[in-house]
Amino acid sequence: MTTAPSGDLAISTRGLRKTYRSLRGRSVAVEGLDLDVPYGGVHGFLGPNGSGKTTTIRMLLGLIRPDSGTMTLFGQTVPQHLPAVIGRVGAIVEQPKFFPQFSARRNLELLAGAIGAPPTAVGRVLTDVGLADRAKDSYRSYSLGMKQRLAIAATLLKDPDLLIFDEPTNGLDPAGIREIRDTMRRLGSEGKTVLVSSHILAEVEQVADTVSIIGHGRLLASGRVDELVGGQASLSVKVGVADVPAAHQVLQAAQLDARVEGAHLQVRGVADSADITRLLAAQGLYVNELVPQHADLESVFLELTAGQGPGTVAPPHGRHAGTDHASTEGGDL
Ligand SMILES: Nc1ncnc2c1ncn2[C@@H]1O[C@H](COP(=O)(O)OP(=O)(O)OP(=O)(O)O)[C@@H](O)[C@H]1O
Repeated sequence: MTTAPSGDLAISTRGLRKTYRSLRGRSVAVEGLDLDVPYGGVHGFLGPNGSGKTTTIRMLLGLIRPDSGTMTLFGQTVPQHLPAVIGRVGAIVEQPKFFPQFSARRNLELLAGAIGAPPTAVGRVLTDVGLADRAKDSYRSYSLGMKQRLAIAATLLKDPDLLIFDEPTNGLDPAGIREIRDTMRRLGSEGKTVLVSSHILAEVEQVADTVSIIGHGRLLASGRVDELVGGQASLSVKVGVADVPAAHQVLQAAQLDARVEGAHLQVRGVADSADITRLLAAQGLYVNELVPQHADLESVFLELTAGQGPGTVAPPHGRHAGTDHASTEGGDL
C-alpha cells in the first residue's frame, strides 16, 4: 500500500516506475519505489548492481522520465518544479570533466564563473573536501581519490542543501574510500543532506545515518542504520564441528536454518545458541567453536532476500525494525 510522505523530507518518491526498451522487450528497472530521504545527514541508497539506484537518481535529477509515480525534492513535485529546486541540489552522476593541465583551483574558478558562484566559494569548497593544500597542483597529478574529492568540491560551489553521489567510491583504494567517507560525514554533520548510492553495504554502513535498501527496483527496507541492524530478529551463529555434514543434517532436521559455509556451519534464526550444542551433543557431535555473529547491513540484506533465486525479491519475512522510523517492505517482481 502506498502511504503519504510525512515530515521533513529532502527526497520522496511514491510508486516510481521505470522500464527500458531492449531487444528482448521491456525490462523493469524501477518498480513501484517508495523512497523517503529525511532532511540532514547521510542517507545510504543501497542495493546490488542493477537494482535501479542510478535509474532512480537520474529520474530525480530530471535526466530521464519515469513511466509512472511521483517524486518530490524539498516538497516540490519534480520534474515539474525542478527549476525551482535544482539550485539546491549538487550531484555527481558521472565523472565531471576537468582540464588536466590546470590546477584544481583554476578548474574550480572556471566552473564557479560558468555557474555564477562567487569566487570566494572556491577556497571554501577546497577546504571542505580537504584539498586546500594541494589546490595549486595540476588535476592530472591527482590520485583517483583526490579527483573524486574535487568532483565533490565542484558540486559544493553552489552551496547546495542536497548532495547526490552515485557510487562515489567506485574504483578507489581503501585510502581514497576513507577520504570520501570522511568528506560525506563532514557534510552530513554540517546539516546538508547527502544521498549516497552504493552496492557495498558495509562501506556505507559506517557513514550513513539512515538507509534505504532496494532490490529489483523495490524498497526492501529503510530506516536508521542502528535500528535496522538492531532489529535483526534473531541471532546468527557460526558453528565449528568435526563432522560438518552430519551436524548440518541434525540441525536441519530440527528445523533450524543451517548452511554449510566452508569448514563451518552458519545457523540463522537461533533464539538461544545453547540449543545448537544440546541438539548436536545428543547425536554425539561436539561443538568446537560457537561464535555469535554481529548483525550488519549485509546480514539484514541477506535476510531480506534469503531463499530467493535470481529475478525475485524477498517478501517481508514479517521482520520489522521495530520503530516508527524503520520499516521493511518487499514483493515479487
Ligand atoms: N539505458 C538503459 N537501457 C536499458 N536498460 C538499462 C539502462 N540503464 C539501466 N538499465 C537496466 O536497468 C536496471 C537497473 O539499472 P541501474 O543502473 O539503475 O542499477 P544500479 O542499481 O544503479 O546498478 P549499478 O550498481 O550496477 O550501477 C539494470 O537491469 C540495467 O541493466
